[in-house]
Amino acid sequence: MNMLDVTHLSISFGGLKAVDDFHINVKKGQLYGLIGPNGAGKTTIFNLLTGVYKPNAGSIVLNGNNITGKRSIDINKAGVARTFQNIRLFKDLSVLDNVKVGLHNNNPYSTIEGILRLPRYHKVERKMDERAIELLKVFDLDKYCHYNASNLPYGQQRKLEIARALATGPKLLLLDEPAAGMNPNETAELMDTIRFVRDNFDMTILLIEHDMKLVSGICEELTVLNFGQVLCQGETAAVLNDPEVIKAYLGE
Ligand SMILES: Nc1ncnc2c1ncn2[C@@H]1O[C@H](COP(=O)(O)OP(=O)(O)OP(=O)(O)O)[C@@H](O)[C@H]1O
Repeated sequence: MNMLDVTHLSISFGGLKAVDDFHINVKKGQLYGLIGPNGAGKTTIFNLLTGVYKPNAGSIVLNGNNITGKRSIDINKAGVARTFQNIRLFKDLSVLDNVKVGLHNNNPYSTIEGILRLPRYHKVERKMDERAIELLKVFDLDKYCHYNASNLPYGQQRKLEIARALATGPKLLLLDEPAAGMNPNETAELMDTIRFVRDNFDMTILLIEHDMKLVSGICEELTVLNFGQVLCQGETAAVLNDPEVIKAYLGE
């Protein structure tokens, strides 16, 4: 079974068909890239997959469950987590608490238990601290756990966003331009981290990226989007050598 099956997905804003009859099949455990020129509709597809927008047409099936048109919170509970092109951390919270916000998505204790600080609250909070530190270690961020998130360098904020997304326990992780603003060393490190997450968290990853080194280095399959439509789909090397893709995107 595939982790993600999307068919005939469309949305218009006024007269603009931002996404037009989009389709994709992402296998379980795959590292899949969504690429294309600026304004092609890539982030809009992430917004459709995560319930930020409701499609005008089409269906989105996650691991066999139809999640089309559901609310973001329910889609997250069904197993989809994402990061954003413009980092969206809780900047005034600590690095540790940013990850714990993700862990809280699983309703670890009732509101009453939280307000009254009942014994279960303390036990669960301790367990969440341990889990959050474990996740931060994956990204080499545990040593900064008490820093304010806004005080981390840009590249580390991006990693923290991935850690927070993982904390919600997803099956499918959507990364929107994870290497944006990173230098070549940080990007190379990020590639290793993304592979590590896929291999060790049993994760399926769909990512949007303009950095072709990252795309060709870690993505097994690609979909190229142009003016909201699928221009080309298939194995990475074949797609990157496709004359239409070179003309519409890579030759820019
Ligand atoms: N809420 C909205 N209202 C109106 N137009 C929108 C909205 N969201 C996106 N669009 C338009 O849809 C088109 C696709 O935008 P989108 O951000 O998905 O492109 P993109 O491929 O992610 O681009 P980039 O690589 O620059 O991030 C653009 O023309 C954009 O202006």
